[in-house]
Amino acid sequence: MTDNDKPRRGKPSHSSGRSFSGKPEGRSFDRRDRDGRPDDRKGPPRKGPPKGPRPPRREERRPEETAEEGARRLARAAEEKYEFLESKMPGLAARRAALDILGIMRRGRSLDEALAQGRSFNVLQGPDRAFARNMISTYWRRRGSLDAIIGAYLDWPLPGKSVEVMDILRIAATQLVLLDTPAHAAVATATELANQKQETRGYAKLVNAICRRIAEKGKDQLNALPLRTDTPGWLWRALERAYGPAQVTAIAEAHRTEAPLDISLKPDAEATALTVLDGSISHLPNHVRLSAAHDVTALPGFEAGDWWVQDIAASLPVRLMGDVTGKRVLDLCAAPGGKTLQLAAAGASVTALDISGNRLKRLMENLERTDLAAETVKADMLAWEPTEESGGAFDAILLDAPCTATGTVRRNPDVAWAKSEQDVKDLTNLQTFMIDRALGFLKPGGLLVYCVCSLLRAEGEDQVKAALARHDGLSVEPLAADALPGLEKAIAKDGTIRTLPSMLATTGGMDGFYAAALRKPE
Ligand SMILES: C[S@@+](CC[C@H](N)C(=O)[O-])C[C@H]1O[C@@H](n2cnc3c(N)ncnc32)[C@H](O)[C@@H]1O
Repeated sequence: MTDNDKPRRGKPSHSSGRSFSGKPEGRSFDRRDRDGRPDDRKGPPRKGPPKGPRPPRREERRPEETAEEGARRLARAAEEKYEFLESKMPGLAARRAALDILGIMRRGRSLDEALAQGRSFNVLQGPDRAFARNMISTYWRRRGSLDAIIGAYLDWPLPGKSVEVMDILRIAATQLVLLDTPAHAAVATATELANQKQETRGYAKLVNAICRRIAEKGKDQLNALPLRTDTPGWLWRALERAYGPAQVTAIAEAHRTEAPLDISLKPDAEATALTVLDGSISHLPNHVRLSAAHDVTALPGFEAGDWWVQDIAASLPVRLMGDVTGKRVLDLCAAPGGKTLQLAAAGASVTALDISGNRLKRLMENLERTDLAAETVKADMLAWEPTEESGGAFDAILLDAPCTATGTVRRNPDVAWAKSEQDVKDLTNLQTFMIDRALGFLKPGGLLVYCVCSLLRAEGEDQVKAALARHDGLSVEPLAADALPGLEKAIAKDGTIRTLPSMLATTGGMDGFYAAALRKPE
């Protein structure tokens, strides 16, 4: 690209006249990751120590109203804003919602959390809602490429206070390059969004010019970028070390596609209606795979609680536990409860423990819908102890430890960008403590299944190797090589499970998981 290809930006109307190619204002925005890509996910770096919890926004401060009244008022305001935006330009509200989600995520929230919190998103219905969601998840899936495409048109960093300009460009580039949105609609809505706020108004012309360039050349730029652009450098290197160049390529390709809808069936339930739906596939007993396009709550058997949504890979750790009928099983780090449901449906007497009250609430709702039973405990497993009155040590334990979740990138495309090598270190330390503690809750001769939805060996294979070295007599209880027909590749030589997103590629892949069954000595 020559300099002449790059649109020139006029001075913003609110500028004090200072040159924008000068450093100070731009620096806070120009944080780059190890691969030189703009890394502004968490916004400008803080100066000094964190200032504590964010004070309520002005519109939220109404001491005289109850929380419910406040929520109703804010929902009404979001609806009015929707009407206003749509009257200005059809389709503007969906783009505004996508922009708001990126803003919430910049404050450190995950995509799922931001979608749950975003008022302007939650006011959207039907196709508008699906479109906003698609813009956001497609952006995160192809973040590296889209930021590189935009970066080619910016000679100098945008100032930190105009951080939303970059997000407007991201939403527009996603539509122009990947979603086949008509160029005039993507360009006009981006320009209008920039015009709506004082902080971004001065950049409206720049936004318009860059969007028109991306409409013209963005697809060629995209095709010229290597596959690895959409994987953070630290993760690519770790995967290449673990699985080799061919496999890391296959994983990155799998990460570009949306995951199918995997369902776990209650063994005794009338779930046949699902298995005869068009395009349904079953890879294992009690498993059905459908396309992601289905509305989950409208599928047969949802109301009756005959099944629950669970990636096929996430269903494997419980399959490692063998026959649990009548056994006392402790499900550690249990919420929102996919594995609790599997254990309860298989006839175990389950205690499900989690530190998060909100997530446990979802677990209880899942138990209620499926009419399954488990004792629930809200506690930090690093401080909790089973009491003699409640039955003492357990026959079997499942530990689904907190991890980088790098195995779930197809479903949560933001996780790869939200995590760092420091997170890996912190999480592996925590997992080590958790394994040792879990072994203390287990009867002699009992089984501990340790699992993580991570692609990183540090959180899986290495973690178990270290546990075997720390605990005399602890051994791997190997899964038979033919225990998972059709998924033989997922069973490692030592009888542990390692799945990769590139497995089952012809029907939509699977999450990356590691699981090992460890037998405690008598
Ligand atoms: C990978 S998720 C569990 C998923 C769950 N097993 C399932 O199948 O639906 C990890 C869980 O660990 C919980 N957690 C994190 N630290 C914990 C702790 N110290 N004690 C108990 N639970 C913890 C989190 O709240 C989170 O729900």
